Amino acid sequence: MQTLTLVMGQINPVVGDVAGNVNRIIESANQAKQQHNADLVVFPELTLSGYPPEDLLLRPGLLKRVRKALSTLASKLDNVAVLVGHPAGDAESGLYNSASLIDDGKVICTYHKQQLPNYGVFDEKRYFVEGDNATVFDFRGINIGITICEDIWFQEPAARAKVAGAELIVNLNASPYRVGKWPLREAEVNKRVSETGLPVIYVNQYGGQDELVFDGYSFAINAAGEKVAQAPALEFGLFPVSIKRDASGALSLSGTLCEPEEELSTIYKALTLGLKDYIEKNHFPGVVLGLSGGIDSALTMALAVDAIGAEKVHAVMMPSRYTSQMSLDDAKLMADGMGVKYSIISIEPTFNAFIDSLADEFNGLPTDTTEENIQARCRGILLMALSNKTGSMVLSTGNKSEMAVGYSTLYGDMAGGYSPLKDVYKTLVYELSHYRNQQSMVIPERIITRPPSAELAEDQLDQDSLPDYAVLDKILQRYIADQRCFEDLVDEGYDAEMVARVIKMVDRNEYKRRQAPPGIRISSRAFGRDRRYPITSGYTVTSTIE
Ligand SMILES: Nc1ncnc2c1ncn2[C@@H]1O[C@H](COP(=O)(O)OP(=O)(O)OC[C@H]2O[C@@H]([n+]3cccc(C(=O)O)c3)[C@H](O)[C@@H]2O)[C@@H](O)[C@H]1O
Ligand SMILES: Nc1ncnc2c1ncn2[C@@H]1O[C@H](COP(=O)(O)OP(=O)(O)OP(=O)(O)O)[C@@H](O)[C@H]1O
Ligand SMILES: NC(=O)CC[C@H](N)C(=O)O
Repeated sequence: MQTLTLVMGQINPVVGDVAGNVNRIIESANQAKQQHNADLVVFPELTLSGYPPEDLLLRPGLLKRVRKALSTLASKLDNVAVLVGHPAGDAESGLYNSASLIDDGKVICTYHKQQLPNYGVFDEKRYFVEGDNATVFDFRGINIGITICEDIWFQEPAARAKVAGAELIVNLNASPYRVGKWPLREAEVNKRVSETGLPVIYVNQYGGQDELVFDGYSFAINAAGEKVAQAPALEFGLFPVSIKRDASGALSLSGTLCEPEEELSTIYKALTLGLKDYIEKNHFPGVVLGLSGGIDSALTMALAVDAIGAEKVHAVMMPSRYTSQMSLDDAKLMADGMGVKYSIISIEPTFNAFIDSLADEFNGLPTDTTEENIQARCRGILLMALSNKTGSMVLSTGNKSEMAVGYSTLYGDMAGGYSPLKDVYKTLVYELSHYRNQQSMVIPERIITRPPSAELAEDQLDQDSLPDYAVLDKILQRYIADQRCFEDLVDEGYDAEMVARVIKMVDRNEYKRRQAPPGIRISSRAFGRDRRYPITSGYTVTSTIE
């Protein structure tokens, strides 16, 4: 009776850092050998280049480094076999999204991905050509078929591997997280298991890469469709799956099943990891943000402290004549409570200097949002100055509801390098704040209960300019994620005038989003790679064809 230990290498590759990824693979493979007596360690899709490498793939230099890396791995890994993902070939002869088995000091075989995703955040057809063959290798007497990520979402690649003699399918993934993704993945894998009668081992990377966050959550399903191994989400780990051939010749798989976490906890963890990796992979010493006593900056600060530690976070309260005592008190309470460096810089002198400079030009004109925006821009300038001087990156605090309708100031509160809440609707901002306080009380209760206000004018409330967030977010979800049109939303019972107004605001503010910092994608359609609308567009909510 044969037994094989396959280890799911849930690692966090860095895009473009081929040498670093080689070290990550070697370290993890040796650790898997020591801790689990691994025979084979399976790593994620495009392990060597990281995912998605985007136009780095157009650089011959990257491909040269990857070829060198494969021979380095072969020469350095002498007691454990690995299956690693990498780009193969070149632009002239065809570039493939591939995976190679390295065993006994050499590359034994290479598989080319057959299904290339080209929708949503993926654009693999820009770089790769499709493979058209199964690759099945005999590993210590067990025939293993290779598939890569999108392959498992289609019938053909697994079916071909079965025809080529596979008894087990391994699937190397770079599958980004979004709310509701887990059941979809499992359902697809289960379809392949029932179509082929073969067990599937699904290995995913974890970690943040610009606007994507990968959740890992690797798993294994046996030939009967039962989940036998489940790795935790959003963290590193080497997870063994033991594969035995029984007396009848069938394979049985066993491993450890971790309990799934609550959705809010997973979202919070995904945001923290995405933020941490953006900061650390871009080598920032810390972050600086405007802390206003409002809920968006409060949640952003909590995420930043949880991501990189209080000592690397600097909160700046920048009061104006419209800032309430409540805001001043709550911001300080929160900053002190979380132990972050806290500064107070009044924007009154800067604001007055701008108003004085513009006095002649503005003579006789009424006060309007111009003055509101100048306040937001004073804050942006001060934060960017602190960033320039200290090297810390500015966190932008806008949420998805605001980004959708353009309720933010260009070069003002939109200033910054990264925007953790960019894909988080305001209603979810509240839920996440409650969730975080349940773990330990960090956001003063009043910040959560007070009505949202930009405090850019006397007695100003967000709800004076915008529909109630509970309604707004539902309309936005239907219009943005679900692509429903004006008529659909009216049929669903929303007030026609309100829907038209919201849609107009969303459409009109594409230009702002195009200039916004990147942020972590947690939904099925985030602003960014997922949603590419023209700025200049004659397509309006009311236009009809006669
Ligand atoms: N298609 C287009 N392509 C390129 N640029 C375009 C454009 N359309 C307008 N513009 C330009 O954009 C400018 C308008 O944008 P901008 O200057 O940002 O200002 P605007 O959108 O007019 O006003 C900002 C709004 O956000 C609110 N706000 C500000 C700050 C914080 C918060 C909060 O609660 O978090 C809310 C504020 O109360 C106000 O209602 C125009 O002056 C025009 O030059
Ligand atoms: N007084 C202030 N001091 C420091 N930063 C501020 C101040 N007012 C606004 N900002 C910055 O500008 C951002 C946008 O302001 P805004 O007041 O709309 O958001 P918020 O206070 O975080 O949340 P809310 O929308 O619930 O009021 C804030 O998140 C904060 O980063
Ligand atoms: N890298 C890929 O092929 C990812 C595509 C896949 N459908 C996923 O997100 O899980």
